[in-house]
Amino acid sequence: MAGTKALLTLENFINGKFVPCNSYIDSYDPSTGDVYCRVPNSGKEEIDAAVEAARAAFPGWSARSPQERSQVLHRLADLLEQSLEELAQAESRDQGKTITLARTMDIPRSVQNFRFFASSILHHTSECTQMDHMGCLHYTVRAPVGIAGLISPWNLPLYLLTWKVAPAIAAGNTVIAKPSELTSVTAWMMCKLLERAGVPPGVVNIVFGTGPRVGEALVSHPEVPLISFTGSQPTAERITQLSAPHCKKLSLELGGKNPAIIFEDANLEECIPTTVKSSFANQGEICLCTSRIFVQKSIYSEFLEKFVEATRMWKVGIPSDPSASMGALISKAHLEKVRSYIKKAQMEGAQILCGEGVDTLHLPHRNQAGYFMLPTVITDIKDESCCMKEEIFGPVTCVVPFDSEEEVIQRANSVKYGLAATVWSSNVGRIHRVAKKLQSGLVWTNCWLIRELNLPFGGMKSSGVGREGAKDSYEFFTEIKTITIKH
Ligand SMILES: NC(=O)C1=CN([C@@H]2O[C@H](COP(=O)(O)OP(=O)(O)OC[C@H]3O[C@@H](n4cnc5c(N)ncnc54)[C@H](O)[C@@H]3O)[C@@H](O)[C@H]2O)C=CC1
Ligand SMILES: N/C(=C\C=C\C(=O)O)C(=O)O
Repeated sequence: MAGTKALLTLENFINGKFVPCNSYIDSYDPSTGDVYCRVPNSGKEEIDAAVEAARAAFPGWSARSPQERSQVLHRLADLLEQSLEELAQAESRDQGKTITLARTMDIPRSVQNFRFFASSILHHTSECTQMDHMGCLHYTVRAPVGIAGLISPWNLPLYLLTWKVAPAIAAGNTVIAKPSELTSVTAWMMCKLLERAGVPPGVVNIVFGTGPRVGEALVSHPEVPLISFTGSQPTAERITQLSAPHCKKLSLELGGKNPAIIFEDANLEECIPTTVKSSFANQGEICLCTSRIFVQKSIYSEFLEKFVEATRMWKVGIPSDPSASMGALISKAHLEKVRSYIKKAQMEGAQILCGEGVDTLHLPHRNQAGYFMLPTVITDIKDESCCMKEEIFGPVTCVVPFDSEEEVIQRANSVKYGLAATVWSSNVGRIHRVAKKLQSGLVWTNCWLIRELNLPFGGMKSSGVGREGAKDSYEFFTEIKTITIKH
């Protein structure tokens, strides 16, 4: 382990200044298992200071025109883009994802989040209705809510943090963000760019630390009327409990147990590589990843053989290897949790076709203690198995056969989650029918993770409450008022 002096030490960012903390948490490099960074272990005191800064900054920031705020967001996007390589290297080291994914997805999308909301904020209109027989005109106005509390997870650190910060400040709120304690580095790097982008002190405050300590202090603060959260369902429950006495506005973007439904008329040449990607991208650590693959019986054997062959080509490597498709999982505890699901499946009599326990993973000597595992395909598994019901959030996917359209819809819907589904078929009528009946906030047909940021993003059932996207985020981050004028 490196000595304390060599460790990267982060600081909170409050009222436009970096502020040290009196206690720190160790943060690990997932590719080696070594501590390489110290993250502030903040609590109520730091939240109180951030609330004071955000409160003081609110009148000035909210009074600016959307055009002025938009320019600031554009400048921040430009600065992030200029630092793309540095941010990608940091994200890959901190999270364990491949440098290629950080370069081509995480950081470009973070830049796009600011550009997108810088533009969309200029195009909202409000409603007006006439009531001539009463001599009245009614119209609506929107205003920013105030101080927004933003809590983000470790899987897509800067990508999901900026997906919340950008719409919140574009709409005129000030924010207090709490990134995951496991992946705080790129948020801290972004703070270094805020002043140059023209973000006034107190508009964006970032307070680091654990969920139970600083996260709960943020959620419980009476002057933070709104919480936007992405993460697990148990944490969402806790946030809901803490928010209830204050009637806070909540946006909860949670997990999934996402089905891929593959009909016999699917184009397997496109379907197989995309389904490998949808199962294992970012080590399977994306809430949208596929983890239940239903394949129509007539093509089941062919699919399985080709899918396992393609999975074996999905190279696990050290995150800095540009040829790697998959890096390390986020933590030792998470790796153990993911492995425990595979063990449970084996005990239930399922077959592991490739990956964990079947194939050998070769790693350089210095990465032997890293949190790596091979992408794993499970079959001969019952729909009732925990591997088919619970979110594993790792590189594990189950493949099972089905007979009919009606049957597969019922089985796909038979879990508590309802976030994202993919449907593969060349029959347009069938695609429409199935997509409509799936209990899922998002349905991708013959593709995966093609995002249109204008349209609603979010899940049904235990996958969340509320939607994010141009109009939805604007509505969430503003309060609406109806005004009646009698003339
Ligand atoms: N987007 C998603 O769907 C995600 C799902 N997960 C799921 O959750 C599982 C556990 O991962 P975790 O990192 O523990 O997720 P988590 O839900 O505990 O963490 C997400 C964020 O919430 C914060 N948090 C935790 N407890 C809190 C509390 N009591 N009050 C306020 N904030 C709190 C964390 O510090 C982090 O910033 C994963 O294995 C995965 O299944 C995890 C991350 C993202
Ligand atoms: N919320 C998550 C992914 C979102 C992706 C997107 O907005 O494109 C997640 O994995 O938690």
